[in-house]
Amino acid sequence: MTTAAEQSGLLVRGLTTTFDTARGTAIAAADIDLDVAPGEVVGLVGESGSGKSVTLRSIMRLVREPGKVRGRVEWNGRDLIGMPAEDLRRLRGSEIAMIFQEPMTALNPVLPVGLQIDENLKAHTDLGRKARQARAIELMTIVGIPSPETRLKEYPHQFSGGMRQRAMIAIALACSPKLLLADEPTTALDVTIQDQILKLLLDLRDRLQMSVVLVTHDLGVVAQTCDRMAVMYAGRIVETGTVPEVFATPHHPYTRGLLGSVPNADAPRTLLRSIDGTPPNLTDLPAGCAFHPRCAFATDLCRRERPPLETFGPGRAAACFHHQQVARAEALV
Ligand SMILES: Nc1ncnc2c1ncn2[C@@H]1O[C@H](COP(=O)(O)OP(=O)(O)OP(=O)(O)O)[C@@H](O)[C@H]1O
Ligand code: NI
Repeated sequence: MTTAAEQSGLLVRGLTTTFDTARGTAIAAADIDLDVAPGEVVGLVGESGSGKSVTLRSIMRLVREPGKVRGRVEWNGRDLIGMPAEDLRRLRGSEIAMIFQEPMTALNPVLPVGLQIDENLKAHTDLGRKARQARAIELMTIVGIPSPETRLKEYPHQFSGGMRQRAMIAIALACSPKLLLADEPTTALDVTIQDQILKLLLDLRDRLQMSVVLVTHDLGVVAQTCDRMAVMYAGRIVETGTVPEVFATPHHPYTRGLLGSVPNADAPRTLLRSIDGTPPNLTDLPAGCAFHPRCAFATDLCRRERPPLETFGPGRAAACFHHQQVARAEALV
């Protein structure tokens, strides 16, 4: 039994999100287990459509109809799934913040950026007007927006893409969150800005003991930023482990494919490799292991039965019947 006192950080168990569509039920996130300790950064990777954003949105209870979410999500021992909507709203934007993939969807187009920061500060802190303004300027400075005094008065459309992303991050971080769910926070930004923002995240992680779930396509970002990683395929986590361990010895053929035959954690910007074949249709998954049609290691067993996520070391797990063989195998290409 875990008690609230023992369990600090984020705990996700059996999180499953389905969408009823005309073509059947799509299982976008299936039986997700995830732990993020205070001060820990966990990377979530996988190809487009593997369920990364749905997982983040499900944790925050931001999935809309026709989506259905089941499972357990606890933050510092508090149940986020069962909690009254009003309590959850209070947690969002105070203890918990989210950075979305597309900044425009998170920014209010009719309010100046400074006012949006101010509203968050007003809602979630006891700061007076002067102190809030000082804090807003400080946040704009931290995320690297020049002339913050002037820019606070401007609207989102007056910001360039990169500045908008920074503004969204300033708004998200306006309340010193303890948990940050970041969905590709630096995608589409140039490398210098990416590095600054990632540095800021790590800085806040250190200062606030903030827990972070970071969705990214960029292995360089994972290598530089994350402590642990979880690899998703067709809505499921298929491998987890510390970043050095997964990079050095991937145990799932899909992870192996993503990392490439010679994973190089030192390469500053290495995008996930695209692997042969296409991801399965979520309303009509292959029998057995969803990855088997694309897998060089597949056997009859894989075509028949779905491999469970098997723990094989501290914090290490893989959903593959042949993971020991995969880990030992020579490079395929
Ligand atoms: N509102 C919805 N209705 C039906 N299906 C949905 C809905 N939202 C998401 N899905 C399904 O969930 C799957 C996972 O989507 P998700 O956005 O989580 O992928 P992702 O891993 O974040 O991909 P990307 O890297 O492109 O952002 C999609 O393939 C889609 O089929
Ligand atoms: Ni996404």
